[in-house]
Amino acid sequence: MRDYIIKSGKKGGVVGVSGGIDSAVTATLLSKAVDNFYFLIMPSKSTPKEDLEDALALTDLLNGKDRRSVIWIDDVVERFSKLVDVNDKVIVGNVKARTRMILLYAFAQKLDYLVIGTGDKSELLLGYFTKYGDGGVDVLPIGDLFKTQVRRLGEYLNLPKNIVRKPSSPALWEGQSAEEELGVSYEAADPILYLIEKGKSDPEIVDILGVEPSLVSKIRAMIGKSEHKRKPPEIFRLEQLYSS
Ligand SMILES: Nc1ncnc2c1ncn2[C@@H]1O[C@H](COP(=O)(O)OP(=O)(O)OC[C@H]2O[C@@H]([n+]3cccc(C(=O)O)c3)[C@H](O)[C@@H]2O)[C@@H](O)[C@H]1O
Ligand SMILES: Nc1ncnc2c1ncn2[C@@H]1O[C@H](COP(=O)(O)OP(=O)(O)OP(=O)(O)O)[C@@H](O)[C@H]1O
Ligand SMILES: [Mg+2]
Repeated sequence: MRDYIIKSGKKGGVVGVSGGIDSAVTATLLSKAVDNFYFLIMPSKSTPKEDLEDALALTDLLNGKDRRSVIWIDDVVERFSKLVDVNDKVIVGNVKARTRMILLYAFAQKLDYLVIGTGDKSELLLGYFTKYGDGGVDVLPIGDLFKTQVRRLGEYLNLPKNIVRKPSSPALWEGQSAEEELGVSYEAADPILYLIEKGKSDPEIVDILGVEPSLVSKIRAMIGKSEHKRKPPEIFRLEQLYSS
């Protein structure tokens, strides 16, 4: 992170801190890597009270009292929802994630910092993030670590037990649980993702892990369906248009 920030010509990094494990690990590593860091805590109505308390306690621990802002996002999100005339929880949830992204970029530019992303390998491969929301960042320092590894790294870094043990949730709506929405636990998904990345076939994975074939095909389908989220937008090449 330090090398990347120096090479980018920027002065530091800003990260959104939710009270969850991914941002806790990322914020901790950032605070160890560079002197110039800033934390944004951006609760909404759907943010559990403990998450806000845990985010405040963590940023205290990281000497972030004078380098953090707490910004409630509900008025902005409600304005967008009214303009679009929606109250679908997924659509409004994605507006929340994108509102946070806009705030992070505005702070980053004001401070001459980069936006440090918190996505982990499991979420990135499964497409479990909002395109241009929490997916809209400058770098992904823990993007090559599976969720189960991030949790272990959190333990190693001695992060508060509340955070290390907390079940993952985007908290985009009340009661949201990542594993319920995904329909699979990270403990079960991570070894499958690992073997898919290693190029193993479905029958090989079923054989190695002793899991249901339907679970492996479901996970492979999730990776395929979310490919567009991991790539820059496709440019339609003129030569292709003329030749077709
Ligand atoms: N083939 C394709 N090529 C190019 N673009 C394509 C596309 N298919 C869809 N799209 C675009 O992608 C959009 C759908 O993607 P997106 O807007 O992300 O929306 P979507 O994937 O429907 O929702 C985001 C999911 O991520 C979860 N999430 C969000 C935020 C944080 C976390 C977390 O873990 O903290 C999790 C959230 O709970 C929800 O399940 C479509 O509306 C369309 O604009
Ligand atoms: N209330 C919030 N305040 C600040 N940033 C937030 C908030 N909610 C989400 N974010 C940002 O969006 C990212 C994506 O949320 P996500 O829930 O995937 O991560 P997490 O809460 O750190 O860990 P977990 O996936 O285990 O819940 C967060 O890591 C954080 O950077
Ligand atoms: Mg979370």
